[in-house]
Amino acid sequence: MAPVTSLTATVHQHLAAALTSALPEADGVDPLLRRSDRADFQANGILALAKKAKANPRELATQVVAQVTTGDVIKDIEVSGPGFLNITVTDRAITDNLAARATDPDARLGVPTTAAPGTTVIDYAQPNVAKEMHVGHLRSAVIGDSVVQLLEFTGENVIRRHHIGDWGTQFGMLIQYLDEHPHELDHKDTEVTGEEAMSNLDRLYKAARRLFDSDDAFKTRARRRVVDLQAGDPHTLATWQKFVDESKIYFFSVFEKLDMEVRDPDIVGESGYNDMLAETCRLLEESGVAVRSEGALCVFFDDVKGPDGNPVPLIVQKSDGGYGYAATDLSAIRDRVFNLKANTLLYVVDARQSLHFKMVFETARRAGWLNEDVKAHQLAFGTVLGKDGKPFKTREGETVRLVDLLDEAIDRATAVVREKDTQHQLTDADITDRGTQVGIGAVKYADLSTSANRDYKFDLDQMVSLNGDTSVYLQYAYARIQSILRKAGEVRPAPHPELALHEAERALGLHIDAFAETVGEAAAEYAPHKMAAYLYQLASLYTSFYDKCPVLKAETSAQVENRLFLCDITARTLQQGMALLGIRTPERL
Ligand SMILES: NC(=[NH2+])NCCC[C@H](N)C(=O)O
Repeated sequence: MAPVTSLTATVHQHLAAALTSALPEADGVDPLLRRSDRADFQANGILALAKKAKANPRELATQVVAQVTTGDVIKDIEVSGPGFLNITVTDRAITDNLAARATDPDARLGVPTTAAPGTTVIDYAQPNVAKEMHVGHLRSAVIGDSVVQLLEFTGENVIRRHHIGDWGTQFGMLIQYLDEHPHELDHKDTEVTGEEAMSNLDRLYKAARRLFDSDDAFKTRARRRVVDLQAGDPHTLATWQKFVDESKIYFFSVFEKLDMEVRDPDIVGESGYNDMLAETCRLLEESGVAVRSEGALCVFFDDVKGPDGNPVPLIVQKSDGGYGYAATDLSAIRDRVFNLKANTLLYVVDARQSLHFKMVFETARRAGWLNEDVKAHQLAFGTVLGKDGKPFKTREGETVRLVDLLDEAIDRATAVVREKDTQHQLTDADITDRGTQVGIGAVKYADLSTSANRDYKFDLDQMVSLNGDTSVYLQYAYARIQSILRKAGEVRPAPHPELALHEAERALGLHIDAFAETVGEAAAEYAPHKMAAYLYQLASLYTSFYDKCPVLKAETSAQVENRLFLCDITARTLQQGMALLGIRTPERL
């Protein structure tokens, strides 16, 4: 089906045409149409245009108004102030527009897909092997997952890459230890849970570290193991693989708890680029992008200097021949650009790595791997803070384990659901189920509703609050609508474009009309918080509609059907919007 033309777009077209008739040289000029409190829309573009054409703005505005035909869509247009236009659309146009969205056979609510989709490789949810996941990993996963949903919904071809930390010197120690204690990761017949997997890894890591620090002979053997690993010795690789597999059990359990799809083939860790590292270095050195400096292969930047004023290079290869994080990322760029044919490389990574990415991207541009047609962008996110506004730590000063946090969120949310169930209609299983959806939703929403680059406070009390800008509030709005629709029984929602609308119905309808544009904006700007803000407003407008307009007790049966229809399309828009944030909307709460 053709996408539904939004009312904003229709009014925009009318105005642009009127502008061109009134002032032919204005062809293609933006009338700057905005939603407005005074009327449905306001156009602010006449002022600047009049100034340019040396015309009187009010006169020009009056001429434009004369060119607009009112009727089916535009009910009223008038000049206000020095030359603004206030535009009101007809009630019929609002209902017709919603009806078209509701009947979209692709169930996309009339949201268009891009005509010329590109390929975006998105690098997100990238924890490290044999290490605990922390809140920083949560942000990358949650923001990344929402951006994936948003981009895919607009029709972009999205390739996911989980660039896990599975390579590097510490693995020498781990592998050597496991090799000398071969049964420490053996599993009996039972399936291993994520928690067991993590505690196995943790125990092993600590034991290996103890031996490494106390036994020089072990230290030497461990160091040799790194070389074997990077050289691809099969036996070493096999032991290493055990660590990766054990870690994946743990990662998958966390992602599952987060209600997030992560597929095994999309996990391409640092090790996945090992075969490319030497070639990457050769290309950079031969093209002169990188130079040898004290044995290391380095890239220099005019604007990157240390506190002493000396340049700080990006080190692609260390003087001992080892490759680090930068060489891997540069190789990954080559893979994503030349093999995966990406047009956009997106990295959802902590802002503390911004300098790294700045240098890596600039190096890739100098090498010609990135250019006007292939762009890279770091979607940098801020730090998660505790209630006290300081970086989130346990009372003992340790980084907080992600799993503990999620469990606590689920516990609190479950308590809220239980408390709300005053009539005791829910079984214990129901309560746990919903508590989980509410708790995980709360954590995701708190993260997504602030713009990614800002730090945010992890405040569980606020997150599961029923009032205010929280996912629970949105989930309740959705569940309440479902309960009304159930109560309506045989009476089905149906649009009645002939009906006059209440002010609150119009406001709600016009906001639903803006859904498609919000999706487009949030996707183009990688800004899930814009979707969150939209949904919060949607729920608020719904609440005021519901307060002012009786639904099941409306005066006529046509009005009952039309209001049920408004309820239904609101619910579907909420549900779709929440899905784009990766958050569930239970049918009952
Ligand atoms: N391509 C990348 N460097 N992605 C980010 C990886 C994040 C890294 N594993 C960390 O935990 O900090």
